Amino acid sequence: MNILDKIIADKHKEVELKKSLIPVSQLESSVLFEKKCTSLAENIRNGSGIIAEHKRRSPSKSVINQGLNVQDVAAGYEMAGVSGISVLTDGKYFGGSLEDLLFARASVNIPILRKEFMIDPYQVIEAKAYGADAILLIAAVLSEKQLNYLADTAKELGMDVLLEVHNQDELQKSLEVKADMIGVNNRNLKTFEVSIDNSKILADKIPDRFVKVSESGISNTAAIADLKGYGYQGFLVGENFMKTDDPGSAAKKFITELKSIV
Ligand SMILES: O=C(O)c1ccccc1NCC(=O)[C@H](O)[C@H](O)COP(=O)(O)O
Repeated sequence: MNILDKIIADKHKEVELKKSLIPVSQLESSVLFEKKCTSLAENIRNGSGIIAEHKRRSPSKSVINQGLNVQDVAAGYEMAGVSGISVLTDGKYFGGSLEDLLFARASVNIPILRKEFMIDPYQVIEAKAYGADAILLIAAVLSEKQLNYLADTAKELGMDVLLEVHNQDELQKSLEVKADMIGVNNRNLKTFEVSIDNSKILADKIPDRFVKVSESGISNTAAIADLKGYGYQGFLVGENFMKTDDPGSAAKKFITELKSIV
């Protein structure tokens, strides 16, 4: 079993438990469930394009930064001028939680992506109830039917969908899904190998109706200038900001430098 298989096996157990404890009707009665979402895709098109991630730890890097307050991180990112914030809500492998999403929501007005291993529409409803504007779907772990069903659920709730692929087969089964953004993950989630070239290889196979997002392993502005040449407008950056004492300041410096070179 690779790490992705383990995460998904655990996720099935977690979601079944949650469904038995908190009914959908309770999620739907959340005040945030009524909140109108802000489009992450639109913000990417009209802004810096940076989606900055709140990421305490990960299977590939172990601990990145456990000592920060999610509200401070989110507020710092917003001040820095990012287009959106990605909040990891998986507890076991990333040290995140739905409370992180809630606290981030309370701190900022810009779009928030719930970064989670989505396998069930229950989690999409949960994302909306905790204030997310967008969800992530990972093609590597979902069938075409599941992708369609989960994306349709998100769209019905007014959320944007970032559909993540790592190779051409995953991209192929994603093309008819009602996603707003296609994200190419530069990290192979089974081996953890990272290569920005992955985004370059898949770039011209992604139709223009999708906002193109490059994800993972982005550690300098030159990489972004390069990826923009391949049509990418969105850039998901986690560790590069989170490994510092002040991720908001790191993002601000990064965006200022980016503006001076592109
Ligand atoms: O980051 C990991 O180790 C990882 C392992 C298994 C599944 C998913 C994983 N990461 C999720 C992500 O996609 C990244 O957190 C995100 O793209 C930011 O990446 P980075 O800038 O390299 O922190």
